[in-house]
Amino acid sequence: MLQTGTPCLEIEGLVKDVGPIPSLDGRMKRVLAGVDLTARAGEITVLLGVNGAGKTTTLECAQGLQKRTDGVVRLLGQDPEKADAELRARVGIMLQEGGLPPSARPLALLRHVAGMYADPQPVDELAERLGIHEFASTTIRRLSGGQKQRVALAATLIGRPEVVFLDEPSAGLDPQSRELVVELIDELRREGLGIILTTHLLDDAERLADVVHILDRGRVITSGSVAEILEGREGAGTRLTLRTEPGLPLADAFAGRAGREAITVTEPSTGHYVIEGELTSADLAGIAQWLHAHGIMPQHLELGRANLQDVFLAIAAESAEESADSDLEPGRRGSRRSAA
Ligand SMILES: Nc1ncnc2c1ncn2[C@@H]1O[C@H](COP(=O)(O)OP(=O)(O)OP(=O)(O)O)[C@@H](O)[C@H]1O
Repeated sequence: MLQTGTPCLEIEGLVKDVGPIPSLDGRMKRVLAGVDLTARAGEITVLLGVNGAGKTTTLECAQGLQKRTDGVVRLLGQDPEKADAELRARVGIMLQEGGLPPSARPLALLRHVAGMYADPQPVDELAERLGIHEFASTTIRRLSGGQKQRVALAATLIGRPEVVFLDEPSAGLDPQSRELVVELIDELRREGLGIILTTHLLDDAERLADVVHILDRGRVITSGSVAEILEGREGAGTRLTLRTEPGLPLADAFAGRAGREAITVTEPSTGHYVIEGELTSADLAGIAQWLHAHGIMPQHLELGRANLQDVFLAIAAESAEESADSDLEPGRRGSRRSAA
């Protein structure tokens, strides 16, 4: 097992072209345009990005399942495209679709997989842990998506890998199974495994991630711990959200008050207001007085801090806007921030 903090995956300038693509007049499509990232043992590295951002392609190039067009990838210090049996045995891969044989039965399949390793985990213990015993002898084709997901995760872990790749491990799981999977992943980190995962579930990402990389159109545009990413966001700080009648000039509550110029008031959807900045109790009193003076009682009022979901949605909206711009005017792209 690697020492905690040692790089287990290093990616530099990873480029992947696919094609030729008929809709591009037979040209190649660049799906990764220079991805850089490092994942370390004893840490959970999370890749986030909207659909099509390049997360799965990055993972598959890192695993040696897809050949890269350019760049350097070192998995446990070796080029994954030249992986030998010894390297493969140290890596666990859970693919998005699971890749499980439909006619196999979960427990028999796990015993078969365990037989391929010199020192596998005890099958029954792992199956118990993931609640697989409940459907141990049902054929895989008859399992629900969440049940297949748990079998796939068990198969990934059975050989005691040092690095695991998990592509959306909690997708499609009910809340209880999702909790099980989150706890298991957390435990794997404590055991010192290097874990690289993708997810669309941002609260899981926020709970688990040591380092987050946000991908957008084949590039890493933001990296860092969740705290660093939140700090790097313009306007991050306290936020007050309220729901009430639409079109109110709520910014008037701060007008003329010295030092409150940095506070922003937006109405992202009808009647839903977001007030952001380093809000003080005087600001809260100001808003309450303004609402009172106008005879308005909000239906909902909440004080909190921006979270990963807010940052992600803002980045996704920015990206969609830039894509629309670049469709109209090729070559026009805004600069992006990085918290790392
Ligand atoms: N062989 C291929 N031919 C054409 N396009 C491809 C090919 N492989 C990947 N792509 C495109 O590359 C982009 C990145 O795909 P990828 O699956 O890596 O994204 P992702 O971030 O994992 O998305 P999701 O969240 O939907 O799983 C997508 O636009 C996808 O359609």
